Amino acid sequence: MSTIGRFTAIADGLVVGYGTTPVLDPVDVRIGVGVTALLGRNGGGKTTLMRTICGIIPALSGTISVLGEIVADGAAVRTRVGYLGHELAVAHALTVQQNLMFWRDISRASARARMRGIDEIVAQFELRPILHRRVASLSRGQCQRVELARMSMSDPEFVVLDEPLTGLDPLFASQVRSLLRSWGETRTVLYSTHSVPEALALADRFLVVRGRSVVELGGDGFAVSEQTILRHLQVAA
Ligand SMILES: Nc1ncnc2c1ncn2[C@@H]1O[C@H](COP(=O)(O)OP(=O)(O)OP(=O)(O)O)[C@@H](O)[C@H]1O
Repeated sequence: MSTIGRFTAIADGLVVGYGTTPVLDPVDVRIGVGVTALLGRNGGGKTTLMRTICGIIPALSGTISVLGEIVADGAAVRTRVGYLGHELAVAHALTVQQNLMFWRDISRASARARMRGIDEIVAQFELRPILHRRVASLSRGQCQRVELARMSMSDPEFVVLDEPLTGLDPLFASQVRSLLRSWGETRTVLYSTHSVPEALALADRFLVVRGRSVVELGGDGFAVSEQTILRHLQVAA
């Protein structure tokens, strides 16, 4: 895995936002292998920051590098980064199986060395009972499973997930927590959540949107408490 030093993502004076309007003050953060939780108030800028890190939306100014590549429009890192957002990347009109075949084909076309087989993914995400159903007919939690399966197929080195545990039943949520932990052993996992206890149980490090700033907590040997995170969240934008 290529990194700059021990960091897999480096934001330098990164300004995220829409049009000409910044959502946050310039962001300077370093992220490494492991699980990093991103927390913030509603509308605080988490999704905007994660989408910019992946190159889905452009930075207004400053730079973000991921896995040693400068992310501009995302092309440099597209095949190495997995993003799970609020909107479905899978096609509603296709069945689960058709979607998985489609993602396998486009990932193969991008000549990735690592690709996981559909059977393995179907078993891991317990998709057999819904394999031939159109995505449009699935529940929110079932769609989330298909999205996670789709993302896992290309075995990304850098994984960014926007509230991945929302809407999942307790059993599947527990499996996804295990998945994030195991990814975090060798990969970079950045995920957003509104659950502070869950973040404390799962993550090694924390990015907290404090007003218009993003502060880094943890990773310095000092334990991070729920109170500390809540105190940062109370700062008004
Ligand atoms: N496409 C867009 N165009 C303009 N402004 C947007 C757009 N999407 C989001 N915003 C604004 O950017 C700000 C940050 O939104 P964002 O979705 O990043 O917050 P969030 O922290 O992910 O929120 P939540 O926890 O509610 O999901 C909000 O003020 C929002 O209204």
